[in-house]
Amino acid sequence: MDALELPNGKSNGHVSIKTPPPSPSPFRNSKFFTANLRILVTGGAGFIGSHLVDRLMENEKNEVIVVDNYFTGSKNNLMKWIGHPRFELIRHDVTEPLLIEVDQIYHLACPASPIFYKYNPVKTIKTNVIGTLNMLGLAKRVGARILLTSTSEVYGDPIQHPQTEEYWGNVNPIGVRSCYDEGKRVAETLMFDYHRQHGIEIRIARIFNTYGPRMNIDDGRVVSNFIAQAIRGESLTVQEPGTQTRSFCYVSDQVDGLIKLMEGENTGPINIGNPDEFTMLELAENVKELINPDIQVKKVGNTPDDPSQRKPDITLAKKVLGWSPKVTLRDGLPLMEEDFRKRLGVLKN
Ligand SMILES: O=C(O)[C@H]1O[C@H](OP(=O)(O)OP(=O)(O)OC[C@H]2O[C@@H](n3ccc(=O)[nH]c3=O)[C@H](O)[C@@H]2O)[C@H](O)[C@@H](O)[C@@H]1O
Repeated sequence: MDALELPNGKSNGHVSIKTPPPSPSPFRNSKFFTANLRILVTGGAGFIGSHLVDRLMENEKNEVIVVDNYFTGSKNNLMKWIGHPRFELIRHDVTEPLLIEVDQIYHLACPASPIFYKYNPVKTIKTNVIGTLNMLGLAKRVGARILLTSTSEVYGDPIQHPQTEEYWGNVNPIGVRSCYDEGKRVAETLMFDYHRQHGIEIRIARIFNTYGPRMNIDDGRVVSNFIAQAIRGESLTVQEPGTQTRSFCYVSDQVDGLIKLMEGENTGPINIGNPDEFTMLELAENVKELINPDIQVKKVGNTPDDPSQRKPDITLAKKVLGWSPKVTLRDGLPLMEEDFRKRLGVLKN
């Protein structure tokens, strides 16, 4: 999967537990590991994954193991940890079983940008279904707690607005996005079936659009596209109609939410996102104003099944996690601009 050439030419209150939970990992109680928590992060070389790893590594009691197949992730995102005694990096594809001893699993592995997840849809759905089964099998074997990063895409093109966790969604089961959104829906089902049947400790986050430093420059998602285009002096490509909305969460807020969810007592699913909602035309205006007021906005064709609106209701996250986002789009975009300028080698005038 690693060496794929992409079409764009870029490389690349829940049901109670009926069965008794398995006994906890022996490693939790063993003398050697008393001070340490072994944490596995699948997809840890990716955008959100690598920021999560940074935060987990700040705690000296944590040992962090990353597995990634580098389809969209990159070792560059983890350079500062390579060689650290509490850190391990394994090239591994989660569609294959993994046998290691861990206490917690953050299961992020899956391409997340529509152009990447639609490129090889069979592989995407295998990653979501077989990859999640493999990680649940591992959690069951070693008694680990597992957190799945699901997505706001489980709501499809939502009719309820904003979206609460109770909403079952409006999803096309046979469309070009289904490998991802239906894949994540099955992954959520697997999580709950393992929880009910085997007593696995689960956590499910529904991540809404997240942005920040380290996104792939040619990732294809809207914030990274607009920032790279503005820095390069190119027109901003607003896909039609431009009135579709998204709500953008800065990556540090997202990581806070994920860790609070893992550490808390609630299984989820819980929406983790920033409820400030923007049309794509408004986002383009914000980027223009910040980076280059002279650039043009160009309307281009859209892709099938693009959700027309999306905004998280975060009442549950506030209530059970004490979490809400802190970074506004106005504060987050300049941090991303700085990172993109460094990587593109284009300094601010
Ligand atoms: O974060 C989420 O909640 C989910 O949604 C995103 O999918 P999407 O919202 O379609 O992300 P983008 O590709 O960034 O598109 C957002 C909107 O911007 C528009 N867009 C995209 C790119 C572009 O150059 N111009 C543009 O106007 C799209 O038409 C769409 O309406 C992510 O890709 C998913 O991984 C994630 O699970």
